[in-house]
Amino acid sequence: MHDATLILPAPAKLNLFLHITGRRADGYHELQTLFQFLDHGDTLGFRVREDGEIRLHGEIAGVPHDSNLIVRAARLLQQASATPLGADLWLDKRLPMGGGIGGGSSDAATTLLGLDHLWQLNLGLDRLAELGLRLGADVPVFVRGRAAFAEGVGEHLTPLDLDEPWFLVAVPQVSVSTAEIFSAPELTRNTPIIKVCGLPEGGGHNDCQPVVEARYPEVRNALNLLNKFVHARMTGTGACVFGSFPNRSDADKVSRQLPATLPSFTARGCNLSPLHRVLQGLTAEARA
Ligand SMILES: C[C@@](CO)(OP(=O)(O)O)[C@H](O)COP(=O)(O)OP(=O)(O)OC[C@H]1O[C@@H](n2ccc(N)nc2=O)[C@H](O)[C@@H]1O
Ligand SMILES: Nc1ncnc2c1ncn2[C@@H]1O[C@H](COP(=O)(O)OP(=O)(O)O)[C@@H](O)[C@H]1O
Repeated sequence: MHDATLILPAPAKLNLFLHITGRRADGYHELQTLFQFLDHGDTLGFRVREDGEIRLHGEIAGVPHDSNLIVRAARLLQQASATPLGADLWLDKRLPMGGGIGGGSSDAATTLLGLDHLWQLNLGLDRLAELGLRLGADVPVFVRGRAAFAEGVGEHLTPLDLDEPWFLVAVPQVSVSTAEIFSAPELTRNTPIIKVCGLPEGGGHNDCQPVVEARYPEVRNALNLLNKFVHARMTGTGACVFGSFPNRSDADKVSRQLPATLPSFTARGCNLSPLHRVLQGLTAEARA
């Protein structure tokens, strides 16, 4: 990481609610979901290479180099822009994998934006979001960097200004496969469609939660534990569960009362992604 010339955050997200409203002919599910970012996440380092190679240093266990979404995002951007440049990349992984807090998708989005900046491509957010969608349904919201109501498979985004509470996120020690939950026969796929002006009071619900709770006792236990203190919900297809608090100390207090078997972290909800806050700073510096 110390050889990097650019260091950027890859924040987590929460799905404050997740409604499944239908299923497309290709098997993908139509969703309505509310995304907000957290000021907690992975960190990526970047350095341009003149030889065109893409090299990620420090692999994550279980994810081969060439399958890592960081490497795939870098190669996709290389192809799309026909740049002769490459990059060395470093990843400081803090986000649990398969946690429903979007770590892989956020790493991919930070890679697209970081390399667009370093390679001086100026492709623009629309094009980068379109490339991001090829890597995963959650990548576009991280590319655009605004809390949003999302529809379709997650690519139709309406940016929103939401309250920015503190969240306690508990991390059950299990990885939930998104594909497994979406293919579950018992998953309900008929929540009525809502309008962005009619967002549910009190937070809405997550259609994946009952499926995951029934299949993963670790998630069920985490919800039971957190529900003793706050209205607990699951994010994405799990495994992480969360509750919101008006301030940090209330969130920290509950975090300290959870058993050691259930790790957790506290973080502020953000309507502007921490990644975009840093990029805006770089643009302002370049103008000055
Ligand atoms: C459910 C959500 C909500 O934020 O979150 P996560 O729990 O994964 O973070 C996402 O839409 C997930 O997005 P992402 O994790 O990028 O999923 P992808 O890699 O695109 O898809 C993984 C698999 O899940 C199924 N899938 C995914 C999205 C969707 N709208 N319908 C689906 O049926 C497909 O079988 C697909 O092969
Ligand atoms: N850079 C990456 N970080 C995390 N996971 C990655 C990455 N690249 C590829 N993956 C794969 O994507 C899967 C989903 O990861 P992640 O985005 O963290 O979970 P979720 O979609 O549940 O939030 C992982 O289990 C892993 O196999």
